[in-house]
Amino acid sequence: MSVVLAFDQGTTSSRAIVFNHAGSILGVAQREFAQHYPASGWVEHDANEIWESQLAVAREAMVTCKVTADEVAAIGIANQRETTVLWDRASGQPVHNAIVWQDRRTAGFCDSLREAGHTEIVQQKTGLLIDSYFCASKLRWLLDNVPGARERATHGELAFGTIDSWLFWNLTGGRLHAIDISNASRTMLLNIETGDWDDDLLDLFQIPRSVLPDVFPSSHLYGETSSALFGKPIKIGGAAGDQQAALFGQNCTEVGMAKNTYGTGCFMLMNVGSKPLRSRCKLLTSIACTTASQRQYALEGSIFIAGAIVQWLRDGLGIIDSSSEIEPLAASVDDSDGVYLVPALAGLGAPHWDAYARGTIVGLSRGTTRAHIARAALEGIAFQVADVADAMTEDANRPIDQLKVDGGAAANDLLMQFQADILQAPVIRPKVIETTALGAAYLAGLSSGFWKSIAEIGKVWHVDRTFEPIMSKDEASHRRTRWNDALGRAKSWEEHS
Ligand SMILES: Nc1ncnc2c1ncn2[C@@H]1O[C@H](COP(=O)(O)OP(=O)(O)O)[C@@H](O)[C@H]1O
Ligand SMILES: O=P(O)(O)OC[C@H](O)CO
Repeated sequence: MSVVLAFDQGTTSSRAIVFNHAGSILGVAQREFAQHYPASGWVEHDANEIWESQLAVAREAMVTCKVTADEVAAIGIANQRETTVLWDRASGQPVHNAIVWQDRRTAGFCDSLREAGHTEIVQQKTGLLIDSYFCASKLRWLLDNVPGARERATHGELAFGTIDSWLFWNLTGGRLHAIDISNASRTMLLNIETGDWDDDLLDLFQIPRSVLPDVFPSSHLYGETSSALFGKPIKIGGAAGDQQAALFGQNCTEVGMAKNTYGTGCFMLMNVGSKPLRSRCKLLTSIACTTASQRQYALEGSIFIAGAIVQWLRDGLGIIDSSSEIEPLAASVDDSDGVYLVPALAGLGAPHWDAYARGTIVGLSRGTTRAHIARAALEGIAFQVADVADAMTEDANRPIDQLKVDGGAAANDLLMQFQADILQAPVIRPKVIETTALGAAYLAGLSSGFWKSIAEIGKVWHVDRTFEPIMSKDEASHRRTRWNDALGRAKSWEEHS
């Protein structure tokens, strides 16, 4: 038996999944790790805990399905993107906690860059909108705020990386300082046309070249793991940012194909082909999963809070005990009875980009119950996705006539049905909703010869269920008008506080 081992290193947990040649899951292991909130708007992870949890679940998944290192054709990595790690090359120890993609500590600096007129050039070179979401301002913050870091970096003593880089480094015992190009395209330091680090951007963010990893295609033989880790060396056959990995895992390999992942946040990506398409509607352009011979680009709408609103109902309000309880609770009422919930707990991402928006519940009456709020929360996720879909339709100049879905919250039938209703388009859920991990497995499988071609892996993807719209067009349009009213109440809230 031969298998591929996929790492899905996410924002809240590390997962490892063993796939066979048919693309079926043979074993899964998962471990949550600590989130650190040292100040308002700050989010950090302990990079060592990320590595240790990822290694532990990889070993556990292999034990679960009784697979030895000999039988693993290759490891593929999909990782939370933009999260920024800076470490000492000699000791291999991080100089600070990793700064997580959600962290907003550099929002003020990013405001100043926009005010100074850098938006256009940064978008032209990187496909991104200036925001604290991306690595560049986080790395600058680390270099300026960790005592001695800038000087040590200048002397070549420090290494920067995203989570793929950090895992490569640890998997190889410090022999490999590399980054996959899809992750690199989210740093705000890479020129997405040339595929190389850009000197103007390095100057703008004051980043010394000496800290940067080497850039490689997503599907690529990066090296081998140290033999001590799994008994024998295993090939490292690829890596990609988790959202690009999911696009690949959903087989969206042709222009116009789109997917939406419902995890902590929601990320809709559309394959736009071999040339970067510049957004006019505040979406992002990134590099999709690449092979040595092929580069494709993706248009992306990033929504910061999606499944996280369900966690908030569980942990913050306590109206459910587990995430899956939200569906029966929401289904116990026919509709939200005029309640709208805008899940802007961390501001609004695409296409609104309002860092000062805050979560809002409107339309409460004496008859409102926790079931209505639960339903409004799910609907709030779907409305945000529809806003991104509109922007994408306009940018790409083609309708989203079907949407492939995945991620933890895609298991929720009520949410998927409402999504199809509000989009007025079919929503297609595959059998394996772990498409992020599947995409990572594909990358590693292709470079190691486990799968021979993209056409071959296309046969591995199967539909579980298609949700067709049943709501009338007029009703959907009325609901979206009311949602826009609710959005208006949530926007700029913090600015007026
Ligand atoms: N049945 C469900 N209905 C709605 N949301 C759910 C359901 N099950 C899980 N979730 C949400 O999905 C998210 C977990 O999905 P996952 O893909 O594992 O996310 P991530 O990779 O971002 O950690 C959590 O925010 C959780 O609240
Ligand atoms: O860890 P996830 O699945 O929430 O994904 C996070 C994204 O990569 C952030 O851009």
